[in-house]
Amino acid sequence: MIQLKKVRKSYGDFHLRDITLTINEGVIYGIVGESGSGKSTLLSILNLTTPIDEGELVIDGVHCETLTNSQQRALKQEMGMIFQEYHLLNNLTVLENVRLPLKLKGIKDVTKAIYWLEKVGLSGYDTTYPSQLSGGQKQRVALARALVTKPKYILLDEATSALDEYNAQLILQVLSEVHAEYQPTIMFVSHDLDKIKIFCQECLILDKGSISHIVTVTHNRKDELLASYPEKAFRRLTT
Ligand SMILES: Nc1ncnc2c1ncn2[C@@H]1O[C@H](COP(=O)(O)OP(=O)(O)OP(=O)(O)O)[C@@H](O)[C@H]1O
Repeated sequence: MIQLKKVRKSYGDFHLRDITLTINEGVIYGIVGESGSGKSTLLSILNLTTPIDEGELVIDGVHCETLTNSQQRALKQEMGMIFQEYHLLNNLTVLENVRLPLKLKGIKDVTKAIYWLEKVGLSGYDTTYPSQLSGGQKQRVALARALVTKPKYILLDEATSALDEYNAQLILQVLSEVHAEYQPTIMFVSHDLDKIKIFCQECLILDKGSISHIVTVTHNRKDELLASYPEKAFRRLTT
C-alpha cells in the first residue's frame, strides 16, 4: 500500500498541492488530467525519482523522506515504470535493456527477458538497438523491461500513446493477464478515457496539481481484454 499525506511539489509556477491519497494493493488506477496538471510528476514521486518538498510518502510501511540507500534500492525494485520518453539505454541492445532490471537483482538467467520480448511481439529484435526502433516498438521494449521482474507496482506514463490500436490493445491485454496472474497495483496515466474505462477500476482526476475527483469506474470491461478473439468479438457484437 502507498500512502501520500499532504504531499507538495513545486516547479516554478506549478504546484502539486496537498495530495492525500491511499493507493490500495492490487487495484488498477487510471490517472487523467489536462496537460501540465501533474500526472507525470505524481508518478515520478511514487517511483522515488522525484523527491517531495513537503508531506509524507509511505510505501509498504516505509517512510520515504528518510530512506537509506539500500531501502531506496529495495523499494525501486518493486516498481516497474514506463516513462513517456521510454528511457531506453541507446548503447544497449533490446535484449540487454530488458535484462537490466534482472541484472540489478543479480539474476543472470536471460529466459525471462526473452519471454517478455516475445510477449510484447518483439521476438527477433534481441540484437537490435533502440535507435533502430519505431516509437511504438520502443514503448513495447519499455513494457517488457517494466514487467520482467514481476514488480509489485506498475507505473505507466502514456504507455499506449505511441501505439496503433492493435498494439495498444495488445499491451492492455498483456497488462490484464499480468494483473489476473498476481494482482500488482497499476497506475495508468492516459488521455484516452476509453482505455481508462476498459482497463481501470478507479480513476484519479488531476486538475492544476490537485486531485479533484476519485472515481470508481463503472461498466469496466476488463473481462473483454482477457477474452480470446472470438469471445471478444461475440461480446462486442451482442452486448
Ligand atoms: N523536472 C522538472 N523541472 C521543471 N519543471 C517540471 C519538471 N517536471 C515537470 N515540470 C513542470 O511541472 C508541471 C506538471 O508537469 P507534468 O509533466 O507532471 O504534467 P502532466 O500532467 O504529466 O502533463 P502531460 O499530460 O503534458 O504529460 C509542468 O508545468 C511542467 O513543466
